[in-house]
Amino acid sequence: MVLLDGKKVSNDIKNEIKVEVDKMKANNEKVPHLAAVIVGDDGASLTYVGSKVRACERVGFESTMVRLPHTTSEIELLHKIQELNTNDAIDGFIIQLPLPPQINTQKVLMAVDPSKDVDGFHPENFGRMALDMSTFIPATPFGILELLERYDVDTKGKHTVVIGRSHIVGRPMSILMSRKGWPGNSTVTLTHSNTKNITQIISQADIVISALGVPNFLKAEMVRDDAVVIDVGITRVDDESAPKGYRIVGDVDFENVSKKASFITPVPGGVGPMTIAMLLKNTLLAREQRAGA
Ligand SMILES: Nc1nc(=O)c2c([nH]1)NC[C@@H]1CN(c3ccc(C(=O)N[C@@H](CCC(=O)O)C(=O)O)cc3)C=[N+]21
Repeated sequence: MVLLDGKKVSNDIKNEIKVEVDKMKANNEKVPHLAAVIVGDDGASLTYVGSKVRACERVGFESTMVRLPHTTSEIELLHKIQELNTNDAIDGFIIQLPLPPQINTQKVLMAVDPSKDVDGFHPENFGRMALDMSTFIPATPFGILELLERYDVDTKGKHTVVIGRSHIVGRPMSILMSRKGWPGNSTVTLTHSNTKNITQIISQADIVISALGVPNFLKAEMVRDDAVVIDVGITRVDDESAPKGYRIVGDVDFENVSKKASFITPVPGGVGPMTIAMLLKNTLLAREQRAGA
């Protein structure tokens, strides 16, 4: 079994990005500037945005955190987005999800200028991805592709089973794994809450990508020998003995599944850190494109 060490690879990527930023600084060029908008004060969301801001500092990016109260109206958020769209100092920005119920997420994501949409959530960018055009690939699927590539995982002709059809992970992942090229060229089955015989389908997978958010969903009996197992689940469970009072658990019963898998991502330290590294990569790309334009 080979551990797909997202913590290590994400550090490698951050170091590579820092080299590029140092070159920009040496040439007196503007460095990438990422903004993150967070509405409300959900603990997990604040933690993630905090990690993104710290990662920016680590590689030498500028960053701005925009905090809005949970009572923010859709119009107010749309105005903030217009401001970020037109602010020339900002190269890319993200709207941290989920948003409070009074705000229509799809409407908000469509208001983001596609050239600053480093999350890759705008329909134009999603469409470009599906058509193999250059674009911002959503950070979590992008991070998974990067892990498969850096560990030289063979995906060609393999049966990839994706569990979960979310717009930010499952759906784009299913498209990316079926694209021409590598990592890709896979035969993909996208499973979800209406899938019949899901355990039977998972048992036929060479590559399993679980983005469900149900702790310990994927058991050793469900996966074939030597399967590649990617765990995108991140659920917080209370644990008084843990320093922060909670633990992060994935969808995969790691202890037992790791005995059968050929490659497997841990949680924490797998896909999560990769998500942050690829957001930085997209932001660097956004800066380079704006500098070239
Ligand atoms: N617009 C938007 N873009 C996102 O990319 C986005 C989002 N909204 N909403 C929420 C999800 C979730 N997400 C994570 C990022 C990093 C870790 C991460 O670094 N996880 C650590 C553990 C961190 C901890 O201790 O909580 C790990 O797995 O090792 C996890 C999850 C980005 N998301």
